[in-house]
Amino acid sequence: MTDLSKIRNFSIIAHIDHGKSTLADRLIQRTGGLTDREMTHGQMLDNMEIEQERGITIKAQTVRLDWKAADGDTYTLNLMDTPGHVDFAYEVSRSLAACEGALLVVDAAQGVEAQTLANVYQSIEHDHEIVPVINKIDLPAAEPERVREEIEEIIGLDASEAVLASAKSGIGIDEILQAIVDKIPAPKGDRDAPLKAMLVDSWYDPYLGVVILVRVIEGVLKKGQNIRFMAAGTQHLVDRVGCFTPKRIELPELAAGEIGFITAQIKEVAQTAVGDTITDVKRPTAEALPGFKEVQPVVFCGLFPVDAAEFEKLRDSLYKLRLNDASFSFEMETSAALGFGFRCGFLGLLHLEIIQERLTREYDLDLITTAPSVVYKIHLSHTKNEDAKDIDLHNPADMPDPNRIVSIEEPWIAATIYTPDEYLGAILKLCQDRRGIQKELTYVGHGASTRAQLKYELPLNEVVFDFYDRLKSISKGYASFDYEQIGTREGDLVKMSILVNEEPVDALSMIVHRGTAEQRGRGMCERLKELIPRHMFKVPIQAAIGGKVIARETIAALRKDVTAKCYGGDATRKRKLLEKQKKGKARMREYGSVSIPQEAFIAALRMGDDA
Ligand SMILES: Nc1nc2c(ncn2[C@@H]2O[C@H](COP(=O)(O)OP(=O)(O)OP(=O)(O)O)[C@@H](O)[C@H]2O)c(=O)[nH]1
Repeated sequence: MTDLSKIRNFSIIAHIDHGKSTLADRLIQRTGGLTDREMTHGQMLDNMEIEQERGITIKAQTVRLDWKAADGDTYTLNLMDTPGHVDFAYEVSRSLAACEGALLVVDAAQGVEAQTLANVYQSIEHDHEIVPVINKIDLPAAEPERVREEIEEIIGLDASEAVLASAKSGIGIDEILQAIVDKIPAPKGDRDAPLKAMLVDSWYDPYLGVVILVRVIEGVLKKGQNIRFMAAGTQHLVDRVGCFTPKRIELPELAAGEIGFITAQIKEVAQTAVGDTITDVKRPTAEALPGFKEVQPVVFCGLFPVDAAEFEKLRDSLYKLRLNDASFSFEMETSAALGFGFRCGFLGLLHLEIIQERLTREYDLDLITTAPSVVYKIHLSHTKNEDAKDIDLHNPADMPDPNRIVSIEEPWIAATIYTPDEYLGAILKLCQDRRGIQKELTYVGHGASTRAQLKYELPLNEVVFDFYDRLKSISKGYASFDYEQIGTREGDLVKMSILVNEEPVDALSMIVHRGTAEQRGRGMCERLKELIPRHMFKVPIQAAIGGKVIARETIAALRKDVTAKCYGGDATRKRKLLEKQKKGKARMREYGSVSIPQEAFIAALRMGDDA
């Protein structure tokens, strides 16, 4: 039986690139979870190939480490990794809820960043004991003392005992392990109580089926046990119980206070909701764990194959991806211009990009992505045949008759931005242009390390396009950004259509605020003018609201023979050009008589420097 006082459950919180993965690898290496030879293959917790080669599961970024502490006793340290992006905030919150403490890793040269803060506050909300680690002290630009002050001043944590470390050179690793044992409390929990366990994460493994990561709060989980998922209302038979070191190891049981995995012959991750409470069928717990939430996609877009013949392949690929990612959704959609495709929902833009990239790379699909859209709540008045009602609009193409719209609500977010002072002006302008409402502007730190902390409320619609990219580019990468949703608000919103050669291109239609419609429309038309190749005839490009054109550009007519400019010279060059032209064609969509290159769809949505 495991002695609870010898267990420590912790996660690592850090801003992107501050060294979380490198440190995790070091901790695994130091505690002997893997041999040096296995370690030499680079970052353990991130490497897909290693996963396949050695049967080490990467998604299980939770590893059990054995560490002989200063008191001579061996402690079991469960390191729970957390996803590092705002899109996956709920998963992060469940991972944190499964631990008693956290290592806060801060880059000794970069200092505290927005994402560090967001995660720390969550960690504090979970009553975590936080152990600050100042990493990368080997860097010439490292300023550990400044960062120590920042941690105290900005976060309000006592950093006097912060461990100075270099995950890269292996400095401070033993100190970190000892601090985990000394500072982070042991878990509590009654192993004789009815089973109560939290479903922390799940993923699909081709050999094992769905693997579920659990934190047992009370009671015991064993092989052969009949369990119930309380929110899902389903029952399963446990057929494996174990942990990762990071190699998969089977165990006789997981008891109160422990973290590990189970399998129960489950075929799809969609059946396993993160945050659900697992209990025993025969002797159930009286109350489910608090905080369960069903994750809902917030950003929607259409995905269409460039080649209509690839529709089936796209469908199969989406099914395969969904096997392992229940948070993204898709349903069939038909578009007059794009044919058959799917309307897909995502947790955020990064999530969208990950799925899109996997479809392109792993499944070799050529796709057209339509303008991403958030979900609008539309209040409709009654008609002769129908009562007044509210609808959720996921697709600008389904916008109801404007005469029936009483009001439209859009989702808003609260954003926190950290930036060096010199970029502040440009960032304020960006937020202002995106209809932001400034809530707070404070300065933290002093001297050369002074940074502005900005709090803004922004419509999600204005952020989903390229806000993050723009922020990074105007601040040369120094500004950091984090957000949470804060509900919906009424807005003066209209549908803007884009017409190419007088024909509406529904993939490019979007919901915009009336105040910014003209600027957006102009930007779109200008960009499309550059992106759409010339044709044998003049092609007008228009942005319109209802019947009213608000912006217009015209692509002049051109002879299409691209070899004309070779002056009949070099034959190889001529052939190459022709081939290039042919290839280009394969990636175009025909709109009536106009061809639009695939890139135009995404590129046109980027608002560029003028925005
Ligand atoms: N010089 C130095 N570089 C480090 C140290 N720790 C990590 N790095 C480097 O910093 C970069 C980011 O490290 P990661 O461990 O991937 O950071 P992460 O926080 O896991 O980043 P994400 O996975 O993107 O969230 C890598 O290039 C590392 O090699 C350190 O102690 N010293």
